[in-house]
Amino acid sequence: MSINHQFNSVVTYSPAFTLVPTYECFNRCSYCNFRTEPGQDSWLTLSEAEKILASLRGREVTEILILSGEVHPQSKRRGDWLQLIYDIADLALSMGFFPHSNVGPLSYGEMALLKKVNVSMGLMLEQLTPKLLDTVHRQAPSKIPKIRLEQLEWAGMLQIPFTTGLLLGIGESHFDRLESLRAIAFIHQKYGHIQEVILQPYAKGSQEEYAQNNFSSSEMIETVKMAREILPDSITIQIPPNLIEDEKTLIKCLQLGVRDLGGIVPKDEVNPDYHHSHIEQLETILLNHGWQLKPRLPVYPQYYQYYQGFFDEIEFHEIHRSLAKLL
Ligand SMILES: O=c1nc2n(C[C@H](O)[C@H](O)[C@H](O)CO)c3cc(O)ccc3cc-2c(=O)[nH]1
Ligand SMILES: C[C@H]1O[C@@H](n2cnc3c(N)ncnc32)[C@H](O)[C@@H]1O
Ligand code: MET
Ligand code: SF4
Repeated sequence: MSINHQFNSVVTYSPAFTLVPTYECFNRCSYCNFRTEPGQDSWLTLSEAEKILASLRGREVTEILILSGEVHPQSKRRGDWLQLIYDIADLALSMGFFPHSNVGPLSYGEMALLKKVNVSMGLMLEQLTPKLLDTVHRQAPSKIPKIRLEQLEWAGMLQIPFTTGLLLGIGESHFDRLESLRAIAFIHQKYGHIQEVILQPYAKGSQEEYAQNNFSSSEMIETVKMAREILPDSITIQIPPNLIEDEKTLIKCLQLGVRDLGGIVPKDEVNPDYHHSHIEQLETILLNHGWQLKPRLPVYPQYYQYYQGFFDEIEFHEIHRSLAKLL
């Protein structure tokens, strides 16, 4: 294979750190390696969060990914849970970080509230087909496709720069993937707020019930191809490099249109059995194939305008310049 040393192809990532308000979750997605039973996990306290955030200063971390297990909407603890997420994001902002929350479905009011302290937010569509409600999502009311589509719709109405995506290899067919991608493209046409779509291959972990084989490389490549055909160019396609089987598949995905590798974090909380390579290692692999790895913020440049006059203390362009200096 000829190696292109022109470095005209750029692939981005977000230097991130994950904070988990709680692992407890009232859903039981059978592929999940993250959740604990409700009531069995102590919640992250603000002072613990502050200590962690302080230790990240001076390291190349810009995004704080707030990833959480979920408290039932009707539970009397729901308010405390939401307040904790709000406070963690607010603290992260005040310490100069950029929060991105992905905490499951929210009411319209909850979403509007969290918008105030997040530069972008996310919720995976997973898959549109309701047949998964009989299998992996049998005990996961948060994964009802209509609810998740409505979340994407509300995020659009609220003009929240949004990350969504598909979870692949959980029992869906090729046609199901096609339908899921079409639904995302359709909502984006209406509101223009979907900044990226994650193609997240199911990866087997040590704590789950599902325990199927990992999503295959050839299906991953097929799915990238299909996503690039269906989604408009303004939506970036992201894949997680730690869940991609080998270097060859990673490069093939880039050739087919993937342009982002997501949050590169010290510990992948969702897939704790799959560590990310060090940035330098990843950089070298990519450079060998003619790809330049560049950091980005958790909000894409085309959405900076959504926040004009919104965050007094944060100057996006200033931070963007300092990111550019890292190169
Ligand atoms: O490190 C991870 N980051 C995950 N992220 C963060 C992502 O990689 C990016 O850092 C953010 O989307 C910012 O662009 C997610 C964000 C979402 O909104 C929805 C799902 C995910 C899933 C993961 C994940 O499994 N691991
Ligand atoms: C935060 C996101 O992580 C994804 N997720 C949950 N469990 C797994 C797994 N075993 N492998 C890959 N992705 C997973 C889901 O898509 C969820 O929405
Ligand atoms: N519980 C949320 C979801 O599934 C986010 C974390 S999943 C490990 O959408
Ligand atoms: S994937 Fe998210 S919603 Fe499902 S059980 Fe795990 S933490 Fe809960």
